Amino acid sequence: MTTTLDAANDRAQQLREQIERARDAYYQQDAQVLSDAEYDALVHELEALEQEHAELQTQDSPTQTVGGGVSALFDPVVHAERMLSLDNVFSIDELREWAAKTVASAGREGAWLCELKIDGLAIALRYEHGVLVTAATRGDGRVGEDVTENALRVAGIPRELSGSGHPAIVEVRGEVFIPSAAFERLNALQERLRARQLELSRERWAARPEASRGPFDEEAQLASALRRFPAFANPRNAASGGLRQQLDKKSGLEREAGDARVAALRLYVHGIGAWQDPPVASQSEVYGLLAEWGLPTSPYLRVVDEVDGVVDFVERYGRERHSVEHEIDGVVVKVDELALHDELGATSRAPRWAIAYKYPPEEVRTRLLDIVVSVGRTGRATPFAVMEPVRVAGSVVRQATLHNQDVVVAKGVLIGDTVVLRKAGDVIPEVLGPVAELRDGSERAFVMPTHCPNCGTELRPMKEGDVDLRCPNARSCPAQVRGRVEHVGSRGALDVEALGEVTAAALTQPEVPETPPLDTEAGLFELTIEQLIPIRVVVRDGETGEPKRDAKTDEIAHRTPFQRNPSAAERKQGLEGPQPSKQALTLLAELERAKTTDLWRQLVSLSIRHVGPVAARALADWFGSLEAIEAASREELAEVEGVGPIIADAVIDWLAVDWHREILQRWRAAGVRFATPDHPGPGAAAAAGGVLAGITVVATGSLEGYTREEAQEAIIRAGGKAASSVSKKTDFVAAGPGAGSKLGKAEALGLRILDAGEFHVLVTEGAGALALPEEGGDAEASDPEGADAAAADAAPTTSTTDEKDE
Ligand SMILES: NC(=O)c1ccc[n+]([C@@H]2O[C@H](COP(=O)([O-])OP(=O)(O)OC[C@H]3O[C@@H](n4cnc5c(N)ncnc54)[C@H](O)[C@@H]3O)[C@@H](O)[C@H]2O)c1
Ligand SMILES: [Zn+2]
Repeated sequence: MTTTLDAANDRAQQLREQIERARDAYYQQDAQVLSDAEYDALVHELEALEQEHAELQTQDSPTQTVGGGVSALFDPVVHAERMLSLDNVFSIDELREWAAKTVASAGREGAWLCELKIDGLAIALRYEHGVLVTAATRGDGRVGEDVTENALRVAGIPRELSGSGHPAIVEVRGEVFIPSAAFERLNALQERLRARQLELSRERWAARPEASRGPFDEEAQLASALRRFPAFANPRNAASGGLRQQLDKKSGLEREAGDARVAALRLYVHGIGAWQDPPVASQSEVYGLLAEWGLPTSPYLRVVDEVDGVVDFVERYGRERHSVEHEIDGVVVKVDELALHDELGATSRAPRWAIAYKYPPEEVRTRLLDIVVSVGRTGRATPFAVMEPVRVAGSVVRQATLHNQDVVVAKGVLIGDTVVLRKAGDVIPEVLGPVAELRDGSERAFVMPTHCPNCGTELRPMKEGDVDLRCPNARSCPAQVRGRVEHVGSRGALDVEALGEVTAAALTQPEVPETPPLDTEAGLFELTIEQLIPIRVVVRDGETGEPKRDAKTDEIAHRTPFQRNPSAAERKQGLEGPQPSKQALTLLAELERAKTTDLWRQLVSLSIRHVGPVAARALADWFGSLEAIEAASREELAEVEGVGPIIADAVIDWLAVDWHREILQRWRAAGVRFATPDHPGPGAAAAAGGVLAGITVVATGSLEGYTREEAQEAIIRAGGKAASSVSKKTDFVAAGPGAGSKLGKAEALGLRILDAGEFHVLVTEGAGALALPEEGGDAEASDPEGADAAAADAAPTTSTTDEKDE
């Protein structure tokens, strides 16, 4: 028993020290040596230990105190009433438990006040007879730091309250924060200031006599600029540092930065301290009164009677977290009735009448192992961060793009840094910035390579002044060729399933044979089984791209994706040597099919700038063949709806390049059709008016055989108008499963409703080809399942697909 207690005591001691260190950095230096989640976990562990071993409880434990102290840089301010922290819950269950416990202690039910938990820092504003006398930080809860001077410059902190009849003393509490948009601007300003500082030091260096100066040390100067104008990791730290700075001691660029930081601060009030007999009975009414006095209250408040309402609020802002103008880290739930605040009281660190529900973190920390440059299909050289894998917002993240060298500099990250990584919901992961306080001097700066890492060609901007660098060796750069070959197979292009990233790499960068089967995409349709079978590739790690090693021999692992050994039965029949794998046969079969696929797909597969599926469809529909496109002038191309001058130029430019012409010539020779059969010639279909000329159709729900876009395109291609809402002007409504209010409206207006099969008839043959509506069709329409079954009968899916494949 004693040993466990000893062990627990040691651990508690360790935790307290870690927590105090983190608190000191957080509240005094506006820095974070731990992430919030790491910090919360330590506090929770300590709480659990103290609960298990009552002997370990001490009054000065961080579980019993309010974090924060008073820096010697500021005068102390004694709060008339203590400023407390909040207790936390991390799940809906814990939240309900807290609410039940609170109702039980209160002895009666009452309304709950829901608020957003603003991620900023607490401030106490003391007004005497309506005039601000001090503004103070929370400090340790009893004594805070005097920040009146800066507070008076914060928009929304009135020097004098409006209205009349103010109490002799009132303490107003609130959160000072920096809105997300202002935070972005602030970081952009820091970046500009860094650049100006660098410029200044260069000027100073240049002014020195040449004999006495060494070379300009760009790296050291950049590091110094980064120290003076760091990229802020998050709005909370930026806000805290902004309020707690000594502006009058700053000058020059630093003063400019400091002023901007104060100007970015905002306030929302969220409570009261000392106030004798407030003339209202609830916290929500308090806000009403404070608002009348000219103090800013949050617009995101809700009073609910039931815990279910609280849960709704929590869930809603869990989803809409990023539609709020400021960062939030949770929801604060308060008992609305003021009388109950007194009755329920507080612990040494938090009131019992309020709780903070904390959302799961969207920001985590990890180590930046390297910054690697990758060259894509279009030659763009993009630096990206390679990180120690870390779980954030529901997925494991290892890599994040850094866009270009300017972004790397702007983020101020060094290789080896601990970095803050953010992934908000479905959003792409982003490196926010370094945790500079954790540097140990071993970090190094990223230098953008001057030459393509894949082919050694000198990188350069496409146009003068472009930030992005590109590898100009479009024809032969292995990374670009591989990217283009992969693009040919992609869904929006030829949709060759057997031609993905790995196969594209095998065809363009195999280990064996030495000369790859493809040195550009020109040879794609000339591939033969004999060429494929011997291909051998190095097996690479899907994430790092590093070659994998055989577990037993430690040799680099290889694969021959296009061959297999003959089976015993085959061998008996005299077959010897490697046989083509299924992958090889599928690839060739799919390529064969692609030769006569839709013209627009073939156009997309050529990797012409700006020519994606939309532009390609417009071109294919209008011209009907690649030949006609080649014959068209710039003006003729630009005239086509959905094309325009930029795309026209891109097409003309692409066609002028000799190795592009070689692609066309070899693909054609191999049998690629590049034409829509029976197309009546450029512009003819549109000019003649399609089968749906003058007819308006609304497509809703999922129509078998069509995606939403395909259905709209089918209407437009047939010369009709694809409308998005149902009105009296609508001629037909095509409705499938999932059709919502539009179907109801169509029925109400008595419009002709079509199922998927009828829709197909409509867009291919016109309204005249539709069977007359059935008598008693009402019954069918009100029975959607029956209607679906009928639709399936009327339009066997095969007939639709057959036609599409042709
Ligand atoms: N990363 C670190 O190293 C580190 C160190 C210390 C603290 N922290 C962070 O700070 C937290 C603890 O700090 P704390 O004691 O200030 O508690 P807290 O931030 O969890 O909650 C209390 C504070 O919430 C603020 N608040 C925001 N909106 C509010 C609203 N609508 N109503 C009432 N209050 C509102 C108030 O300023 C109040 O003081 C930790 O959970 C952690 O997230 C992190
Ligand atoms: Zn290259």
